[in-house]
Amino acid sequence: MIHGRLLRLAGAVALPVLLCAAVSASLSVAALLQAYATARALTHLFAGDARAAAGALVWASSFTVLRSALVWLAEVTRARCGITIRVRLRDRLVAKLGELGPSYAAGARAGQIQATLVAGVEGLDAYYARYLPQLLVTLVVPACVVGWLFTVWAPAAWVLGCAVATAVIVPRFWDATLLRRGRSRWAGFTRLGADYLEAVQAVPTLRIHGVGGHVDERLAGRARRLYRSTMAQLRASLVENGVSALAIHGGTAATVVVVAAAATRGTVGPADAFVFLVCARECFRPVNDLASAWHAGYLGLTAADGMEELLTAPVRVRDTGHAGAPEGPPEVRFESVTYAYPVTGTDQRRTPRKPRALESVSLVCPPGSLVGIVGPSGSGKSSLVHLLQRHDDPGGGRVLLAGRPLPDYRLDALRATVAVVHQDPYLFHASVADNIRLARPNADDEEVAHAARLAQADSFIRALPQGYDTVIGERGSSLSGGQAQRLALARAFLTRAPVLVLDEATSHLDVPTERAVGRALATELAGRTRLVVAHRLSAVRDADLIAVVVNGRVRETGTHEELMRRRDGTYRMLAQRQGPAERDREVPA
Ligand SMILES: Nc1ncnc2c1ncn2[C@@H]1O[C@H](COP(=O)(O)OP(=O)(O)OP(=O)(O)O)[C@@H](O)[C@H]1O
Repeated sequence: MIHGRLLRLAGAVALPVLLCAAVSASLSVAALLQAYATARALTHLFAGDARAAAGALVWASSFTVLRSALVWLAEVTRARCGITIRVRLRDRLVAKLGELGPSYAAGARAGQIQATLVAGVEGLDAYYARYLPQLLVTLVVPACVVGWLFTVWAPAAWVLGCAVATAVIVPRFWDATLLRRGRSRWAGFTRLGADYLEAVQAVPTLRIHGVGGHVDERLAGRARRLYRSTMAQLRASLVENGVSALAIHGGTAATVVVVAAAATRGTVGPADAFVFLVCARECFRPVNDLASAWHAGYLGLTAADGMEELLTAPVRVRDTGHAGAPEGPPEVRFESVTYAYPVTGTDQRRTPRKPRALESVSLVCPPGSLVGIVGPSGSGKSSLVHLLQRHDDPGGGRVLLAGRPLPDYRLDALRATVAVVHQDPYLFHASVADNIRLARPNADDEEVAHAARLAQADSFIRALPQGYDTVIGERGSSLSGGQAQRLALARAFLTRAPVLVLDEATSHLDVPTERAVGRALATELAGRTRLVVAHRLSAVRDADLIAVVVNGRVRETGTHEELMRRRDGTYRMLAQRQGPAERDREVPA
């Protein structure tokens, strides 16, 4: 019921939790005062004192009104605190995801992360806004009331105290079972969510291979398993509910019997008997409310594992640097860089040794130069970009920007310095203009259009139904691969980042368009340090320096002409292989 990690996390939402607890406690106190005033009214009536009874009834009515107002206040406070709690928790989780970077997201399933962020946080809202405040009230209010009742008549107070303790403690024996089943249900729920998300994203692939039916069956199987684990959890929950209700009603009945018997024998007076009878009910009210808050809140408890995993995942790159963005186009330097991707999860058992993506790579890109990086697939080209963006730090050697090692820079300064366009850029469900403006939201229309012209995107954008205002769908679903790449290029060109990196960013373009982008890169964007990673040598032919990467090492460097002159060079071999293919791709202007 009290999860250590969730309690620590409650530090982030301590004030809303305490506010909810304060309102719930006031509600309990108002209920007790109302009960006490009612007991006094009954006592006076029993004694035949109508005036005093009327006075007590006025008090009871006032407390009833106060209680109704507090019920309303408690609901509003819980709803408001719930929103604050959800926002703070989500901010914290999203900030952590940002710190973890793409390496973590690549190793995890998007659907599971989404379930943790959406359903898990929704569940925790009830845990923090209802359950924890109610737990505080349950620990304090009945104890105080029973303590006071000891001063009225100890034997009945003993019975009531034992009954309340039983109602709080006995259902706890089911907590472990409930939590175990809840966790297994949550794991099934997140797996199913991840499977559905994957299936929706993979519809075209599933259709092509005609395996939609097979995936349907797998999803149906998972849904059946989730149904079974939900029912198992429900059964445990009903047993716990039953035990809790039995203890509450049995305790109330036992107190009534003891007090009634004592009143009949004349051991207690009618005034004390009434006090006991109405207070017994109010003692059990917080326990009853705790039981319902527990059922609302423990969904979040079962989601705590996913959050814990996310929040405790080690951050590979810490933002400890102090340097701001460098002035002017900087030099980019890789000094004896060695790098292996972290091996995660099940892969860890299968691959205890980390294979190296880069092995002692040294490469200097002078300030304002255009450097091409080519090589076979899987040779390590994108890994250089990965390290330049500081998604991770190299195992050996250093990456330097303007003569400073990357860890010296603040991460925001580094991100503002290096703009990267990947092969499959992410485009948002927004207008073309908003997608281009992503990194410079205050750029004016002419700047956006200029960036689009440099990226050879302006003419196709103007041909769209609403031109720059056309909404392009999630992941640019209404665009071709080449059009999406050109929008992403325009987005990067629009930034003022002094380092531009194109990682296979023109691979979907035909050769004339790729050349036009190359010309813009060589002329209009010449004031920046530019790195172009490509398979096709045509994309880097005009570079000031070309580095050929093979098996994680820089095999040769030089200009196109110098490299072509090397008889047995890798570059020349790649050029010979690609030559006819590249000519075939060319489209007459
Ligand atoms: N996220 C990752 N986790 C683990 N290994 C990775 C990851 N990304 C790349 N690798 C591995 O690192 C090596 C170099 O990959 P990299 O992407 O740098 O090659 P590349 O030259 O850019 O390939 P391509 O031209 O096909 O894009 C490959 O063996 C690849 O399997």
